Amino acid sequence: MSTQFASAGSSLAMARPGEKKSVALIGAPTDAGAADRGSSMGPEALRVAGLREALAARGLQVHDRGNLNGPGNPWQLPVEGYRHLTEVIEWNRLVHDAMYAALREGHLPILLGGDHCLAIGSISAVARHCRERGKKLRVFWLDAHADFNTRELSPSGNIHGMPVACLCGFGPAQLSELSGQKPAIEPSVIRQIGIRSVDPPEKRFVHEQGLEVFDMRYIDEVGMRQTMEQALLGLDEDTHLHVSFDVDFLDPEIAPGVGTTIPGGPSYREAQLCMEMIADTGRLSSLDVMELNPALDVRNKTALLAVDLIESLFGKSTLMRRAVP
Ligand SMILES: NC(=[NH2+])NCCC[C@H](N)C(=O)O
Ligand SMILES: [Mn+2]
Ligand SMILES: [Mn+2]
Repeated sequence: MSTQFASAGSSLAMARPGEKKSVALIGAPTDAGAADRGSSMGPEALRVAGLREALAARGLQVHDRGNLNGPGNPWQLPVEGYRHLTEVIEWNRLVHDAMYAALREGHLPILLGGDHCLAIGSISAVARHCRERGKKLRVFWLDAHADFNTRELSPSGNIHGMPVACLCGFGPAQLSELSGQKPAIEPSVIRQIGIRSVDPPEKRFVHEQGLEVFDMRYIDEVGMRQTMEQALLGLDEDTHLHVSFDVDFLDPEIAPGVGTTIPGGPSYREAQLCMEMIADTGRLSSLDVMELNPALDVRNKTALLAVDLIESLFGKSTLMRRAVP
């Protein structure tokens, strides 16, 4: 694949020449879908780590929309296989509406989670937007987990382990039909990267549905560069690229501030390359930053790292780049 490098910050999707690309920050402070409390503090930790300033320094116009206001976490045990289903539905409705509105207004929306169950609302909104605009969609799911459980398969009942399945039409109607179309997306639009923890029944379902998964074994064998080249294959000017970044994608040695840490994740350099290669496509059009849990972090270092990686995702590079053959 011929790799084209963008000069810093010039080629974000939808930016017209001479126009500042605008980004909308949408905070969704809930941990209702998670196993641990605390990711509800994620949006503020990202702000404290300087997300707005970092994006502004990339030449973007930043609109911080503040936080959505949804129900509290009742902290109850699963009922009929789902934990906090009512709250998760309500939060996802709010997220869907906010993401959809931001896209319609021409912003590149960044969802600040919150736990990963919220990707249901976010990605259904993105999918709806793409359908209406006749755009192709590609979803990059950067995560230690496949998040492809259903009520029947889940070991926990936690809905943050189920968003990909819900989006593909396997889940309660109020979640899987959020944007009026079931399924919201086909498995073929998804590329999962960094995966290293999949529950045994979930594993069978991943294979059955034909998800394209670049697990850690694959990254170990071919390296991050070839992995990303594979995952980016087929992207063109008509593609809306959505990145769903679960911070537990990163190795817990560098990113301890998440609830479900799994050792053996991408290193700092590998994660940087992953983000840089996405930036180089110029197709990034929406983003989720999920599962950051300040209650488990050390001096906000995971939030600072996330901001650093987001800068790379938006085109920050050490030098002006020329293509490497
Ligand atoms: N977004 C996440 N952190 N997901 C973790 C899921 C863990 C486990 N597979 C479960 O279903 O409970
Ligand atoms: Mn995860
Ligand atoms: Mn996840």
